[in-house]
Amino acid sequence: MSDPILSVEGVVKRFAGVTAVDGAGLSVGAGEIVGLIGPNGSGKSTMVNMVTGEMPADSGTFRFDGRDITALPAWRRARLGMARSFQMLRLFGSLSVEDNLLLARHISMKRSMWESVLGARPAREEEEAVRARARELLGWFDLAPFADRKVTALSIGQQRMVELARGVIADPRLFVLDEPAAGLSPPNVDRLIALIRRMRDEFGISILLVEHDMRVVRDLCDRVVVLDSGTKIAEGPPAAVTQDPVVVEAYIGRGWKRRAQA
Ligand SMILES: Nc1ncnc2c1ncn2[C@@H]1O[C@H](COP(=O)(O)OP(=O)(O)OP(=O)(O)O)[C@@H](O)[C@H]1O
Repeated sequence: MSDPILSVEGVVKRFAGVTAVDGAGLSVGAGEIVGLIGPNGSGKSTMVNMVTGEMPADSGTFRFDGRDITALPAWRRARLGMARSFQMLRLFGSLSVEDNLLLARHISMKRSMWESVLGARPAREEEEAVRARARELLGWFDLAPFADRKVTALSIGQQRMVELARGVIADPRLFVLDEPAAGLSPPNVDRLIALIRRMRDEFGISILLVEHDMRVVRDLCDRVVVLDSGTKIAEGPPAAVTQDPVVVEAYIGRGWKRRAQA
């Protein structure tokens, strides 16, 4: 088997009085979709924030594509090919949908934000190629009719698609998705599942997915890692893991049944 694209070992993160992540690790193979699940407060967000470099770990090792990235800040991990989406969307609301994509691409290509927004200095051919790619992706994500609309004029479901398109335009090797199904209607969850699978199949993007919606986890993930109190308590195919008594026990009283049936 080839080396994993992401490999995380022995990670510890303490906040005052709380050990949020307590020696957990995980890996994502090339082309794999891995789910990170666990009850509320089990350390999932803290873990992904350390994977993307937004938060430093107290200890542990992070390797990306065979390279030790433990000491690298978020922007350098992004340039190596790591993208992420946020549960609370972080789009530029006053910009158009297309400009959000152009900006994301320019940032990933090392241009300054102001050059990108004001259109100063970028080489014309490069600018046109980026614009063509943005239009292509807007079509791919069914966003073409909204290209010139301000992001804030879109529904939450459409804004989530913009967030995904914005990640994909940077050509990531790994896309970390933080609760992409949050707030979506069931038909939009179906579309999301299909699109994430296509992102992997057509663009070869490996995916680490934090998700509470068990339907998304079951339908999409090749493998699931379960955290509880900052430790890994189970790992394996979604069908087996969600039946594991240790996992069920961890969730009892914390909404497991409601989520498992969703
Ligand atoms: N910045 C912080 N300061 C102090 N404690 C924190 C901080 N961030 C997280 N924690 C604590 O760390 C633990 C893990 O939190 P985390 O948000 O990573 O869990 P989670 O699994 O993502 O939860 P949820 O499913 O509710 O999003 C919790 O006890 C939380 O209160």
